[in-house]
Amino acid sequence: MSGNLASEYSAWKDLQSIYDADHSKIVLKELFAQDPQRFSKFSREYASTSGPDVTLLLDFSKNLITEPILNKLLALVREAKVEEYRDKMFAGEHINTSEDRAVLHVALRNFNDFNISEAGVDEVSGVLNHIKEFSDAVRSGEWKGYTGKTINTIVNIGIGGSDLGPVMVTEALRAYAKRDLKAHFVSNIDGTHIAETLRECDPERTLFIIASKTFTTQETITNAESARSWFLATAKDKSHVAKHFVALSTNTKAVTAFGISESNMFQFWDWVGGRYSLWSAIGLSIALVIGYENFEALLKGAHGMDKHFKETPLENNLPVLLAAIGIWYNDFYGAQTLALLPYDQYLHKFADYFQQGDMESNGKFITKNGHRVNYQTGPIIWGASGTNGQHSFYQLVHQGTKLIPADFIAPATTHNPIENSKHHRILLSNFFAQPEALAFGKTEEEVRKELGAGASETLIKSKVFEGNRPSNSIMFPLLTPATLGALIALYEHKIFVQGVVWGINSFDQMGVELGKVLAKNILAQLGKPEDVKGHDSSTTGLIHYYQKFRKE
Ligand SMILES: O=P(O)(O)OC[C@H]1O[C@@H](O)[C@@H](O)[C@@H](O)[C@@H]1O
Repeated sequence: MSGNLASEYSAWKDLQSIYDADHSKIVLKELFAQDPQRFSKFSREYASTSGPDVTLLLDFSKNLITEPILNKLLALVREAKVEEYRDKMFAGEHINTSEDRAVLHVALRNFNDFNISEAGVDEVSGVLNHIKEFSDAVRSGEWKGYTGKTINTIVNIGIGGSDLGPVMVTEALRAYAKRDLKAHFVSNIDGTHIAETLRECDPERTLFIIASKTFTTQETITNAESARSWFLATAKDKSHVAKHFVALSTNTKAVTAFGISESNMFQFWDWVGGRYSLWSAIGLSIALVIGYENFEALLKGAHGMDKHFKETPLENNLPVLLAAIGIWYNDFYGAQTLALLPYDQYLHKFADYFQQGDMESNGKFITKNGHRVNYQTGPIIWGASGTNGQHSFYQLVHQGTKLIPADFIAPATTHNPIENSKHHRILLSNFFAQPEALAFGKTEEEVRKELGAGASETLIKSKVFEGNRPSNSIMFPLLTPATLGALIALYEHKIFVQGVVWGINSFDQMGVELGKVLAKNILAQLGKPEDVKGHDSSTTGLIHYYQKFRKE
């Protein structure tokens, strides 16, 4: 069962032997030269079989793999019983064992296709209707503020999973946005975040969306209370809160205690993990910005990928392939990170989003059975949109001493074909060129030839690109809501597959708790130097330094 140490699987041991014996012989330049069919063998096209049309191309040919290696990686996936665990997830079994919960973000975008029985699943369509009615009313101007004016600004107050998804998606689908409805996202407890945001808001025309699964998160509740005070400073009467504050939560009691009525609450369930919640009521701000129909298309696009993940044999299963290749680098090559590099300005928050998605899911050293792993688990996720990254950190990716696997992502066409798509052609030429340069580099002979006789040896050496640096390339026709849904679900399921292979619980987040508890304790000691107790000298020294400047 999952929870076993991955290193005990026979496929893992075989992969280690293959790596030890062969990895220095795996040279992309040679692999491509030997096999003209390499691209067709190591790429797959996904086409949705339900919902809106979505197609995606995954080219994984520029990876340090051969057919026997890929087969062995897939054997590992099989040996770890990923298919069994996938089916358990879709069936609503409580695979989040530490919290005894089902993991059913797939139920949020199911539209009665798969049969899933778990308390709350039959309420999903009701909440979607609520989102539809409410977002339609706000967008059409039917919903009025307390002075009878329409809403022109929304402020989503949430953090982590209650922020990053809506931020990323509303940015990604800005081409579909209602331009006269401004959207702000406040997450940080730093008062600067809410203060700067409120400066741009009119209390008569602003709707606050308090997004918190637990409705106990310190940052969110503090920001929400400050927003309410700011609002009441103008509106005066508490009954006006109902027109300007709604809540997205699983915690009805805390929501009503805050002063938001149940009718202004959008419900979700404990089987929706925070970092998998943009498909739930947490997506209300998305529906408000791009309209309910587009939000539904996002969900349906994700459902298409769910179906693909559930029904496609491993060798053609995109999330499985991405996961398997990631394991090869993470666990055998010792790569520490994965760069997500979308060549699409709209996707500029994509890496930020999957920083939580991947690192909070798979940043664990204890297996589900309580063993400490003796191998690497989740990679560090980072990245930026192309071509900006090229002018900052790509130097290290090309010529640094680290192996940095990267996923390049790009749409074939743009929503902004200005100058006859000249910009887009230049963007894509970079998207094609970078993986090529990483894979094939430039040899000393090539540099020598290029520089001509008399060039200094040092200059020649500095211009050599070793190449053999791996990447995946993902392309799709256009970044539509449905395509984005499929793309996000692709990565979600990739994370799932890796978590099962590593034997960890991808769906709890115990590691974020300690800091929260310590901060609460310290908050109570900030008043006077003599109250600062029980810390190491560094922490005590830092707090004492702060207390010298404390004004209030
Ligand atoms: O949505 P709430 O409950 O406010 O949580 C917000 C975030 O809190 C963090 O500490 C983590 O637990 C995240 O997974 C979560 O997304």
